[in-house]
Amino acid sequence: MAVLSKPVAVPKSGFSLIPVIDMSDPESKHALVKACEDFGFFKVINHGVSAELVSVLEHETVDFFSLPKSEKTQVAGYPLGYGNSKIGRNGDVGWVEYLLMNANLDSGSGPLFPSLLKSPGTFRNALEEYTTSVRKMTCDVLEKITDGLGIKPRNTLSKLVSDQNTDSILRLNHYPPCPLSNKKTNGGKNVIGFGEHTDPQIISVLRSNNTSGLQINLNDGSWISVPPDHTSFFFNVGDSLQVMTNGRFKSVRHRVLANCKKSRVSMIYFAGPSLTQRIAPLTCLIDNEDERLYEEFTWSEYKNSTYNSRLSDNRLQQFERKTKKNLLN
Ligand SMILES: C=C1C[C@]23C[C@@]1(O)CC[C@H]2[C@@]12CC[C@H](O)[C@@](C)(C(=O)O1)[C@H]2[C@@H]3C(=O)O
Ligand SMILES: O=C(O)CCC(=O)C(=O)O
Ligand SMILES: [Fe+2]
Repeated sequence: MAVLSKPVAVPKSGFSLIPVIDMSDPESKHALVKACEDFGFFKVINHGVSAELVSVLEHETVDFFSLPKSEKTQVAGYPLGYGNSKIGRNGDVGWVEYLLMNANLDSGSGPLFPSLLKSPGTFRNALEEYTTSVRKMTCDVLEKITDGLGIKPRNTLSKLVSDQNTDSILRLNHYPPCPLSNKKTNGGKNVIGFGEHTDPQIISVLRSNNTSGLQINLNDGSWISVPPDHTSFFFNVGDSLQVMTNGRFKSVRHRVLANCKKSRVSMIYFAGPSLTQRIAPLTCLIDNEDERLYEEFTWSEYKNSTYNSRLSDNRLQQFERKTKKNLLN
């Protein structure tokens, strides 16, 4: 791995701050809405995704990243496929290698892998079963959020990510140990694994092994470390959901720091809508037109502009309306 990005200081721990949502609690819809408003980030427990399924996919993922580089680069590609150090095509770099795949209902996740793996069938099955189960949990979460917001019908948000034509992605990330990170030789500074950004989709669902590294940005601009928990899922609000809730929910800025001793493996499901889906503040959440903070766009328009931007860019800015509230911020 050839790249070191700019060093960053070690922040305070976010142990007690991160909201925990118990999916078995019928009242959790209120806590969910509050978490989306206050942080745009929360941890989900009692989620119903089988630990066995997650463990199989983690093993398959570790096996994939353990392959010789020459084999992994056979499935290199953009925007989907294997990548190493370079993130996107606009100059971002990180201490990470990854595999990006289509996670749509009818995609089958298949074409990238077959010849590469000792047991390609096992990897593909694990990907398909994992995606199906995580999509179901995502819909449950989105339906609780819709209930908590008092929106009807309950599937107003969940249908956006469960239609046949949705544009969802599954990302497997591997952050190898980075000997320089947090070392005296590096001034005690950490090395960036994945630079700060917001996710453009509706909602993202992250599961990692027990290696730390993920941080979220608070409203006051400080960074807090998210204690890893391999038994839970972490959700973050994406830009599209921020727009649909007219800025009530925050699309959280986050990043990953490399660990000096342990490797981190994460799998993230980015729940996106169909390319033609119009993204605009939901009319039931605004009282009059003047309150509308964003211009309408389609997911396809937003996706194109995202892929032409740098990781840390504020991609929503160009769609902000010139309202009093926006001009004051
Ligand atoms: C630098 C980039 C990588 C990214 C596309 C972009 O041009 C800006 C957004 C990035 C991001 C962040 C969230 C997801 O990891 C991702 C797949 C996405 O949809 O937007 C990545 C893109 C990527 O890695 O290709
Ligand atoms: O790998 C992680 O833990 C988070 C990565 C991330 O934020 C992303 O891939 O968008
Ligand atoms: Fe992200």
